[in-house]
Parts: sequence; C-alpha cells; structure tokens
Amino acid sequence: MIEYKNVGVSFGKFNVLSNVNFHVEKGDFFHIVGPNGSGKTTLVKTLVGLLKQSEGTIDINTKNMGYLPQKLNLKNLIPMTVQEVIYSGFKKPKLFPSKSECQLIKDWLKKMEIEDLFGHSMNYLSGGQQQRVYLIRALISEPDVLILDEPTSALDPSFREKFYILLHEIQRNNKTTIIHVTHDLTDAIKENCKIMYVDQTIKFIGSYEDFNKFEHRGHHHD
Ligand SMILES: Nc1ncnc2c1ncn2[C@@H]1O[C@H](COP(=O)(O)OP(=O)(O)OP(=O)(O)O)[C@@H](O)[C@H]1O
Repeated sequence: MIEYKNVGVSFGKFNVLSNVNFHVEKGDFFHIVGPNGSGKTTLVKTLVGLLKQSEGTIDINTKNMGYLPQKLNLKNLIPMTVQEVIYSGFKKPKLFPSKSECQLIKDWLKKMEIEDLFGHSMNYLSGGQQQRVYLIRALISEPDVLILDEPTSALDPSFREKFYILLHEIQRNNKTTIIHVTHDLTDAIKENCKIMYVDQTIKFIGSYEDFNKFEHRGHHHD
C-alpha cells in the first residue's frame, strides 16, 4: 500500500533522512518511534505530501488519507468552531453533511467525550480537547490510511488508554491502516503491530517482541 525506496530528505546541506526503505501493508498498525529530531515528523510529512523527498521514490496506493499533524498551533489561525474544524475533514467541502455523516460525527463526539462542545469556538477548548477535535477531523472521512503524529501528547493518561482501544477498534472494524508516530509506546497496544525505529535512517522494523531485544542490545545508542 505504501512503499519507500531509498528515500532521502535534506534541508540545504542538512540530511534529515537518508536511505529510507520500508513498506506498509493494508491493515497494518505501524508505530514510528525514535529520539527527538530523528526525522519522524519529516517522514510523515513526505507521506501526506507536505514535503517532497530529495531522493528516492515513494509509492502510495490510496488517495484517502486522514492526517493529524503534530503541531496544532491554533493561536495564529482564524477563529473556528469545533463544527467547522470537523467539517473541514471531509474530502469534498460541504455545508451540510448527510444524515449518516451527522450521526457519525455525533458518535465520535461521544466517544471522544466532547459531545457538548460541537458549537464552541476552538479557542475556548483546552489542548487535550482540541486534540480530540482534530482526531475526529482525521477520522471523519473514514480514511484507508490514518496518519497520527503524536496524537496523545495532550491527552490525560486515562483517556490515552481509551483512545488506543478506540484506534484498535477502527483498525479491526474498518481495516484501516494506521501509522502512528510516538515517543512513548507505554499505552499503545502492541499486539499484531509493527514498530519502526527511525534515527536519520531506519534502524529497526519488526514486532514489538523483537523491538525489545533490539532496545536491550542498545543498538539505538550507537
Ligand atoms: N523545514 C525545516 N528546515 C530545516 N530543518 C528542519 C525543517 N524541518 C525539520 N528540520 C530539522 O530536521 C530534523 C528532524 O525533525 P523532525 O521534526 O522530523 O524530528 P522528529 O523525529 O519528529 O522530532 P520530535 O520527536 O522532537 O518531534 C530536526 O533537526 C529539525 O530541526
């Protein structure tokens, strides 16, 4: 579904990523981990088309991708309501969603525990509430591939756990491919997932079990 061949990204003379080779199959739950500044966000930006690679090829076999960016800097934006942000997640802009779409939005607001906030301005929401709204925005068009860059950074621990359970439901029920960038795998569900360790290049790809062995060997410190 997604294939990277010898992909490199440079900013001027600075090589952020080089020789990146991996593929993602339909239905994969793919965790991307790595230290600060290792190129994780840069990698997902090439995936969603926000950044062009400097070398190599990227093949993507779907058009319907949902994306939750890492930086949600709303302070600089025009004031928007929760409703407007969620509607902007539809692939084709629309003023009035269909009945079934409205129901879907309602269900998600409930699952994200923000059902009372639909008409509110985003500026009145806390960071964690805003993050939940952006999650709904990414989910609302029922994408084939969901790309989440640090989606739980502003969520409190109890909701974080619920959120990962919800993600697994989406993956199972809709066969959604999920690509998840994180610093912290603690709460993420690790069964049947793939883990990719990035540090300028791909240092490891495999199961969680093998990832633990890799970490024990301390390979990511060399
Ligand atoms: N537009 C840009 N111009 C120049 N350098 C950039 C640009 N975007 C990112 N970088 C640099 O590329 C490197 C990788 O950044 P990136 O955001 O991809 O890392 P990351 O692994 O997502 O980090 P974190 O875990 O801290 O979010 C950093 O050193 C960053 O300063």
